[in-house]
Amino acid sequence: MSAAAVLRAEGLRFAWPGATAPCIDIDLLEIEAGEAVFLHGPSGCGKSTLLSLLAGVLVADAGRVTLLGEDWAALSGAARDRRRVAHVGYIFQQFNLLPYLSLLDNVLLPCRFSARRRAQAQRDGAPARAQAQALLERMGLPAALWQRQALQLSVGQQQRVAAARALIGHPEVVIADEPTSALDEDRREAFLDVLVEACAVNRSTLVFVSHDQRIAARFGRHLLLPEINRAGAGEPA
Ligand SMILES: Nc1ncnc2c1ncn2[C@@H]1O[C@H](COP(=O)(O)OP(=O)(O)OP(=O)(O)O)[C@@H](O)[C@H]1O
Repeated sequence: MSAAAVLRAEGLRFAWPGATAPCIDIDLLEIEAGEAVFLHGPSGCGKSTLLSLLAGVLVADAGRVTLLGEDWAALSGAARDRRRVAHVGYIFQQFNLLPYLSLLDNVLLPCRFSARRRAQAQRDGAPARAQAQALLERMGLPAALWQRQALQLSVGQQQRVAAARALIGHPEVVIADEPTSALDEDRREAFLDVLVEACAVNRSTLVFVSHDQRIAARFGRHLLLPEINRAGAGEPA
């Protein structure tokens, strides 16, 4: 076992309720501190499901999934939620912004729910709000937008708010589920510059799902899910 594994799945099996076959069946997957992982594979092969298992949103039917050495299955649902917000920034496929909160307050949510994220967002002496503003600016979202409700944003703007929220307070793990799907080429490159660089500077582990092979070269490690997933191997693309 790797001492440095931040995320580790061993003997992991998961089937969706009612499914006749498992969706995920992985012998061993270890992801280490600071790795930037590009997770890809055909639509429906289980990429989002695997992300949810790594982040403790879903719990394995069999096997162990650990974050920083702790098994998600040992925790209650509420304890998993607390641990996730403390250690994981998650950019969901549907963003999961709170629609009536402002952009700024959406970005600050992890700091509201986690003292650890709040302390890390304040670590340079400035209030967490200053880090939220800096992240929004780096994501190309100017101050004129910060007090707008999230529901008033375009899809591409929402993606960038979700990324700023994932990065605030330097979590050990950043998980991104197709975060560039609504961005044009310039925005996509700028978005990736910020996300990949912020993770490298903070030594955050980045697990990034995308179909877009044009961006694969930015990531140090490529994982083709059907190759490691016995459940998905051989399925049609
Ligand atoms: N909530 C759910 N309930 C039941 N089955 C689900 C659920 N979510 C996903 N599945 C099934 O699990 C399989 C894997 O889905 P998943 O979303 O993980 O794939 P994916 O590789 O992320 O796909 P895509 O690239 O299209 O986003 C699919 O067959 C899907 O129908």
